[in-house]
Amino acid sequence: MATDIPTFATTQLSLLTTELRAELAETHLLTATHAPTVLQRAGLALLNLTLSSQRTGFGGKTLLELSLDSAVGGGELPEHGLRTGDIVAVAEQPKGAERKREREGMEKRGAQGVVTRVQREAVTIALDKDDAEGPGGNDKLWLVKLANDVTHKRLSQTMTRLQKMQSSEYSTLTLVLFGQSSPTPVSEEELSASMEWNDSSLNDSQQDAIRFALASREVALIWGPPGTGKTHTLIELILQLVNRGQRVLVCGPSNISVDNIVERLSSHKVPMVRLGHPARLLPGVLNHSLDVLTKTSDAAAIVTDIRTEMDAKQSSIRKTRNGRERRVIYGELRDLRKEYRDREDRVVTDLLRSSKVVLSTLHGAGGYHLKNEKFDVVIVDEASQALEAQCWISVLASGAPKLVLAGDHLQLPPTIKSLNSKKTKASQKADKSVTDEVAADVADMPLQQCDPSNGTLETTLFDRLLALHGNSIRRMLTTQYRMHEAIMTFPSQTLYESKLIAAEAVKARLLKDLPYTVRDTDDTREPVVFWDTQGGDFGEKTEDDAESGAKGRSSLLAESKVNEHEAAIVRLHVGRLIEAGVKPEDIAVVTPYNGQLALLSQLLKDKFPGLELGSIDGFQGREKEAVVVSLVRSNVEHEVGFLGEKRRLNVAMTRPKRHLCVIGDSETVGRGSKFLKSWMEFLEEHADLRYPDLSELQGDG
Ligand SMILES: Nc1ncnc2c1ncn2[C@@H]1O[C@H](COP(=O)(O)OP(=O)(O)OP(=O)(O)O)[C@@H](O)[C@H]1O
Repeated sequence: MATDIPTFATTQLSLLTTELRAELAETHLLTATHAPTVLQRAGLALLNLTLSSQRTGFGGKTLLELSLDSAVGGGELPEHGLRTGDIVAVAEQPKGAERKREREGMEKRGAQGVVTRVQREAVTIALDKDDAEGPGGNDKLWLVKLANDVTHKRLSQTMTRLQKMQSSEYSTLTLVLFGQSSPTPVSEEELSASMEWNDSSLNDSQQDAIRFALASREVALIWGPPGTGKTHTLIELILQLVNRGQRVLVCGPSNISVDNIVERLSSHKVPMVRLGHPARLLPGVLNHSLDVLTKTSDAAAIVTDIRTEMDAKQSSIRKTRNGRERRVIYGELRDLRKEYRDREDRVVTDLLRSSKVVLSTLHGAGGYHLKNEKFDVVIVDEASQALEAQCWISVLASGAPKLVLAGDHLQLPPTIKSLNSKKTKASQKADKSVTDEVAADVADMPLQQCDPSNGTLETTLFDRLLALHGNSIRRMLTTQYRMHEAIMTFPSQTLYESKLIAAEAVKARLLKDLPYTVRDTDDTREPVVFWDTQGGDFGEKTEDDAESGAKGRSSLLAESKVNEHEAAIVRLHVGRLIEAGVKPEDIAVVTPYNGQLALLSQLLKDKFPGLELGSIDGFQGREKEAVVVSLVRSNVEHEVGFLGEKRRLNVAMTRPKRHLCVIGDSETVGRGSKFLKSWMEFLEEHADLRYPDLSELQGDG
């Protein structure tokens, strides 16, 4: 059914505003009402930091590297949810009685910046203001994640543009994306045309997807289930497009998703440029960065010449006492600066023009660099992780008549705060106290009742197009190169139409076959193990947040659950794998609950250095030889909370290569949903079943 474009855009605008409010409310509420330690546990803050180095980064920004204070033992940072690109405030850590007052002022007083690098032992922040001083070297510091309204502004500008567009301005692509035109059918002839592949290893489903994307006129979806080589396929598609003389804009929701493509494309000698702040790019990608190229390419020499001249003039001002002479030099400097900017603009434009492939985040595509650029195709990787409005930034900026989306709508969509936050009085209060500028911005926007038929934020463009045009616009990649066949079977049958095939090289790989010595044990020869904790001895607990009490808590903290006995099984199982010779670095433990994650970290981090622990959501896109999943939920009410989301379970169960160990209460979990029921049944029938013995667990120190 066709969608009315202005109505759709209006709905999106109001949903985005609600989302911004929820995000601001949550951050404000949390930072205002919770102790720093609680914020740290929720993954929103890091405490006890010191400044380990300070330097000037690209664009003259001050970079602060923060690591754990040696007074608290230094070493690895605790688990946290900070990611490159997050906006944070850094300030002196509040002490004792000052705490509450200090926290409330954090956003105003602390220096603000962007996280540019996250390492095990340090986080690097680029301060926002060029001349920002930042904290002193001796201070004990903490940092807190802030709401990001910069992102919001660009999203709402894009949707406003779509809302105000005259119908005569709609491109055929836009009409197809809203179901007002049908996609041009692709002929069999085009699909079977002979091709010269750059990559001879492509499997049939990958080749089909590329042929289809090349032949499609307006839109093509490449559906890539876990481990099926989505990015691999996109690289070949990009090369094929460039060979056909087409100009391509390639985007992804995160810097890492884009860098991943730049890295793989760079061995192919395609003229390409990566937009984006160099401080946020992977080091290996920098020599394709527009900012860096502007300073280092041949053309950049003419810019550098002027820079030298300007520097000379500047120092001559300092030497001159004569007012008239000074004025003359100032005048010359002004002209030089203008000339400098003009030349730099030309260098940038030339670099962009000569690039057949331009890569940026979806957000970055909305910057001024692409204002006058035209592309033939826009490709979005990890499209099911992007908000629809984000995709529109790249569609409108590219002016391209054709869109290719790659993704998997059965893994987790982007996180939407406004869906989760039940408004409490406290959060409404926090809502009102948002900074004036943002508040004014929010107040300007229409907020009305949304008709769900006009879309929700959670519905990604990928989802919506599948619903709109069905399978005729998609091709699925079906050979997966990650999981043992037994690990793949359940997700394949229940989510991927039984179409997944395990590649020869991976289908029978077990831990005992790892390329280093691993003993053959009951655990290392099993691809799927299920520790069933049913029986009522493994009850969950709701995380006791003593400091703030239950009332003012945000959904994030309120939902936190722990299951101590399950944690003990995790320790037992991980211990056995390591004892058999599996390296801790090859094992990950994931769980849906932050509370459980904190408990597991306490229990396992020191005991098994190198072991990776994380939330399921944070592990999307990753893989490990062995993955242990602690499901946590175990209660007489059979409540499963957000385990009910099958896309989250899908992510959890499709991370391992050789060994999946699930720990959960089949009685509680099995009643959570149809999907959970069939998963529990599958595990009971096909996994190596274990029933834990409490006394044994308690004995295990
Ligand atoms: N045709 C192929 N032949 C052999 N190996 C392949 C092929 N296609 C992909 N792979 C391998 O499969 C793995 C996953 O590929 P890639 O990273 O491109 O997948 P992806 O779909 O982007 O990842 P994810 O599943 O995390 O989304 C890589 O190790 C890649 O080398």
